[in-house]
Amino acid sequence: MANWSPPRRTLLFVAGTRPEVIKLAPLIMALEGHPQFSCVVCASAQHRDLLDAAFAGFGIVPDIDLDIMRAHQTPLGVVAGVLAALEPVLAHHRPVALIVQGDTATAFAAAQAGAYARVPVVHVEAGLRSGDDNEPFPEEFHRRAIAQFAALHFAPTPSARVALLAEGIAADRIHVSGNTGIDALHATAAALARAPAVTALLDSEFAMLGPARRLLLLTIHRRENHGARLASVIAAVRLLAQSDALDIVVPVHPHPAVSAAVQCGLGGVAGVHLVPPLDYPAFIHLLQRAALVLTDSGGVQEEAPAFGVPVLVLRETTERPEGIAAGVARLVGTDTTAIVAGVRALLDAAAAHQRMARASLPYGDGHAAERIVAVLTREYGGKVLVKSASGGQG
Ligand SMILES: CC(=O)N[C@H]1[C@@H](OP(=O)(O)OP(=O)(O)OC[C@H]2O[C@@H](n3ccc(=O)[nH]c3=O)[C@H](O)[C@@H]2O)O[C@H](CO)[C@@H](O)[C@@H]1O
Repeated sequence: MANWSPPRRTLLFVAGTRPEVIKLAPLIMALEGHPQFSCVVCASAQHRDLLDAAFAGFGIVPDIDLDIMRAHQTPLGVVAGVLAALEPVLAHHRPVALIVQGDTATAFAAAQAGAYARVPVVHVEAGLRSGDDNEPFPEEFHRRAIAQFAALHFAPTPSARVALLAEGIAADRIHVSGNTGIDALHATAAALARAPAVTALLDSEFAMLGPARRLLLLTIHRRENHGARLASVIAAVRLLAQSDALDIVVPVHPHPAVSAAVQCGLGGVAGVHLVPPLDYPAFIHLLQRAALVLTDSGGVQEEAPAFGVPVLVLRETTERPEGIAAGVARLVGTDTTAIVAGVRALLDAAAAHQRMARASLPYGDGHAAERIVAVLTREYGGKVLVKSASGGQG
């Protein structure tokens, strides 16, 4: 009996998109070799290519692939696909908890599937609220719904905790952990700092960027910005590109509504560099070099302040008010004139730029995963059997 140890309990992770992988990877890696848990990682493949690249970047090979992505898919199609495909997975693995992250259709459907199977649902990045169901749609609705299914809520910030309390979630079910995305950011930035050969290679891939020109990094993909708003942002970029002092890099999101409009409106414009979606370390490297970021991404709003890079948010509202309160991010919306004025106000006035370019960590300190592991161990780890002096189990 001396060498007997209880079977490890299964934690089932479900992820469908690039940002879910980036934000779950620190947790999956922190659980590696855990004495009480074994992790089963399930890819829904809501976004096939971006998901595969993100998993590969962290060296994670999913145990299960639901492969649900279809041409012209809708959020409802994704939800239906994940719901149907997860039922046998849950029955087979009988996890002690199902872990989802954020607000995607995959997270929403997986949380619902877990609730039906009576498996406790753990929500990482809980409590983010814009307060507007249309911005972002359907993510805001997913966030609120997942909170109803979840047994345990990891809020990245105190204000996310307050939002959950206001919706009636019991205080003892909420833990403020910090955002695991900041864990991934720290680990990646540290790895880049230790690998000058890698950063030199990345710099050679961006050799078109002039050392004397300032770098403006733009990402845009939100569903509610498709169409007229995207056209308005593109018009602003064309105006900004007239400055010789600026390089504008745009990793183009593969969604057809984005890539077609961006290629058509910005392809061949001098000073604008359209590139495919970047590997996470390459994106982080570029972010560190940027003078300014224009984005409608959630994750990028969290990451840029860590490097003291000011962020102009291409939205009317955000579920991430902490950066704005800290003075390192500003809502600029999608109006052409407002974007151009916002960028020029920062790039043409050193003092204004400096005021926003203070490195700050409003979203986490890089230790979120270890806090989450501690709570998961307490909640779902079961009894720890301690060896007695005689070699038996106490
Ligand atoms: C506005 C909104 O509702 N956003 C949600 C969306 O993510 P979000 O809006 O963050 O999704 P993005 O696709 O912008 O992904 C951002 C992440 O991708 C990285 N990156 C970006 C560009 C690139 O070329 N290469 C690259 O690696 C960034 O460093 C960042 O870590 O789903 C996330 C996961 O549930 C949620 O946390 C967000 O709340």
